[in-house]
Amino acid sequence: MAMAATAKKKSESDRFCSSPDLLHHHPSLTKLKIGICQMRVSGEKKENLKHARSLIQVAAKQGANLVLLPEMWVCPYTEEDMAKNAEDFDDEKGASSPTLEMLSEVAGRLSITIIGGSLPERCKGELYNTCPIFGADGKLIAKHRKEMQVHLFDANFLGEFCFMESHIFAAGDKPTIVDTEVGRIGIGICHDIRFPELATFYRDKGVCLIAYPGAFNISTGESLWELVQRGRAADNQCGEIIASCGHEENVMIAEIDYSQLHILRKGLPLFKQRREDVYSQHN
Ligand SMILES: NC(=O)CCC(=O)C(=O)O
Repeated sequence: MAMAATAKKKSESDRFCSSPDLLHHHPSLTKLKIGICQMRVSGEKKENLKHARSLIQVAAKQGANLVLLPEMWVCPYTEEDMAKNAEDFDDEKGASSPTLEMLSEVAGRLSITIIGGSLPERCKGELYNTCPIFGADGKLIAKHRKEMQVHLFDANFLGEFCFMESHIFAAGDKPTIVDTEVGRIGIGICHDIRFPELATFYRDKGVCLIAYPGAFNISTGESLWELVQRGRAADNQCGEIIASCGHEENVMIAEIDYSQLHILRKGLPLFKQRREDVYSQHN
């Protein structure tokens, strides 16, 4: 069983380019359309599911091969709402989830890859902020539980603003890289974008895209959410803004051309110029 799984993994990765500095995607895929759904979230989960499904359909109709939803679109971002609306989709138990069923159905029917923003997940008594990823065949490929260990969003500006995610959620414990029809994708959620180490790790693994579904707080996030996005993009040599949603509900389609990234990274191979020997010597 283990050997069969390894063999499958190898032949799948053989379909992609093999140089660690190149992007991992099928050689015939250079351009793709991404649909970003920015949506208003109501207190009614049923309504949110219906609404998200219609936004995904709009994006697919406009030619999106990959559709992204926001962080915590299933219910409002409060401890009470998240606890009430959490879903258990533990593989071992084969538990069912209305949200995952909807995403799976729409991904398969429209043959699109979906990065399902995030929803509250209940697993073995713990609550997680989890992003499910679906392939164009409708299968759940992976789920990313927010943050690698230390990145839960804890902010306490005494008396003025306090939000402690670690009091609500358990932290995830691994990065998430998925090989999809539209290339290799690294996943982070919102606050994860502040940590360049995660993005660099993904870049080292040859991801073509890093997706960060987000729901930033105005208090801590507004002054920097664009800045950190540009920072992570510049670190990883994809600095140009090609589309922006603004503040309203919106379905935005943007075309990505991987061949531009190949040219840029070949011409200016920053990752080969890194001096790990210098950084580690002065620890
Ligand atoms: N949902 C979040 O991770 C919020 C993060 C945030 O607002 C920040 O400033 O970081």
